[in-house]
Amino acid sequence: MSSDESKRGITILVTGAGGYIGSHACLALLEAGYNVIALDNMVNCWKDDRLPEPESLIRVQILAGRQLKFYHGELLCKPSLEKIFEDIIQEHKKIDVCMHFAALKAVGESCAKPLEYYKNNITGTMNLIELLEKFGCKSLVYSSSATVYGDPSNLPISESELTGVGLTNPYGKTKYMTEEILKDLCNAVQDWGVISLRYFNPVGAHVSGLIGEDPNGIPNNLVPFVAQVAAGKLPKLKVFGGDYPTKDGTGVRDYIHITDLITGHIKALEFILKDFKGFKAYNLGTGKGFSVLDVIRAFREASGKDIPYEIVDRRPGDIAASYCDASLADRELGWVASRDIHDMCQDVWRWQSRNINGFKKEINPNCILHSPKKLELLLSSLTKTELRKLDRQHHLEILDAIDQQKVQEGFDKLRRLQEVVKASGQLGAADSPAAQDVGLPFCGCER
Ligand SMILES: CC(=O)N[C@H]1[C@@H](OP(=O)(O)OP(=O)(O)OC[C@H]2O[C@@H](n3ccc(=O)[nH]c3=O)[C@H](O)[C@@H]2O)O[C@H](CO)[C@@H](O)[C@@H]1O
Repeated sequence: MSSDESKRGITILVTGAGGYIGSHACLALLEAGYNVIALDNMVNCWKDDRLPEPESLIRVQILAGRQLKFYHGELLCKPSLEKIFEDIIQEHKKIDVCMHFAALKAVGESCAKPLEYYKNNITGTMNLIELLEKFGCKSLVYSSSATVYGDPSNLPISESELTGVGLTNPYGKTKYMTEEILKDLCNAVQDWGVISLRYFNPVGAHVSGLIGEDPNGIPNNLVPFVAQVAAGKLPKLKVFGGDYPTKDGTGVRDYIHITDLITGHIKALEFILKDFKGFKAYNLGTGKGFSVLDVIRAFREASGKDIPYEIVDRRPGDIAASYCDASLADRELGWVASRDIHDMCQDVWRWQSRNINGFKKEINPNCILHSPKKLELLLSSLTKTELRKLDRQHHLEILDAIDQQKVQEGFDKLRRLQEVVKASGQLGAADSPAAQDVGLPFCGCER
């Protein structure tokens, strides 16, 4: 039995699966061969009304060439959550490990709506843990944050640094409090195993450019903001503070590529599956600090676009510098980040420039692929060689083009196309539009 086959028997429940980090995790899990149960309340991810799943997860399944099981569910509604658990157990017999990403995460909003944040992030997690325990799963990978260190007294920050001191916002406090709850749980109940991963600054996108971070409204975080300035969606970046005691006066952070971050989750999962019990926290970062001006430079290079900026007052609650000592994860999980700031900016730019409105697509009715008749013609005229040239983006455009009644049929067709292309071993190898190869106009919407 291959290792992929052995993982088919292992079921991972992913909460917050449709979001930025959750969707990348689902992809990596599917690619590694695990069964994936994806749960999301869809508050923070875009969904086409015609389709049952968030767009991010549709793309994940196309990229992986495998399906996951999606549930639209709310951690705060325990009775309906319990029904979902019953359904999962009926189908898969057990949940082996839960990866818990579902949470509200906007720092500013958490100051305005603290109760909403405490309720969602803490009560939601408690409901989840109680049901996991009830249904026989006592293994959890928790999505924590460097924010638990507050304004640290030592750099680089190691896991032995005090947590919970000097936290300036309810969001950060929910991450700290949840870690404390999980520690107490592991102390009290011997067979719980929890790994808490403290993210530094996750950025980047999957190398395909098909999934990435899709913030609601104006981004709060630096890299998505810079990406939208480069794309011409926002006029200029405000650099919060030019007088920090750092190399150029701007804030320094440890940016980590989402793909490396997710590899860290897979390592943590493997560690838990080797029968880890107790509570353990690991930093996930590169260990290197980059200033805001460094990021602007790297993004200019990756995109070839100008990034106008002005230096303004510091943002309340910000710290001068944060970067980690990631050696514990290296020693104990065998994990190190391998992608640099240029990879991060290049991948963000690929995602941003191909998906100007994130997952939400504006369909151009004149596009060949948006006319079911012409689409039919296109599909029937493609030879196997031409099919090989269909890259994943075209699969998605075909999916978009199918009209309401034909969604399922279109999806099936996509899967068949994918099987043929996959069998040829060249999925995504070429960037040339198949429609052009067969002499049909191709609009390249959203590319
Ligand atoms: C105070 C705050 O919001 N902290 C959150 C922020 O961290 P953090 O502040 O580290 O991350 P950001 O991406 O928001 O900011 C990174 C750096 O860019 C600067 N910057 C940011 C945006 C901008 O428009 N202009 C600008 O100059 C910031 O001052 C900082 O120096 O996001 C993390 C998630 O990734 C959260 O876990 C942190 O709790």
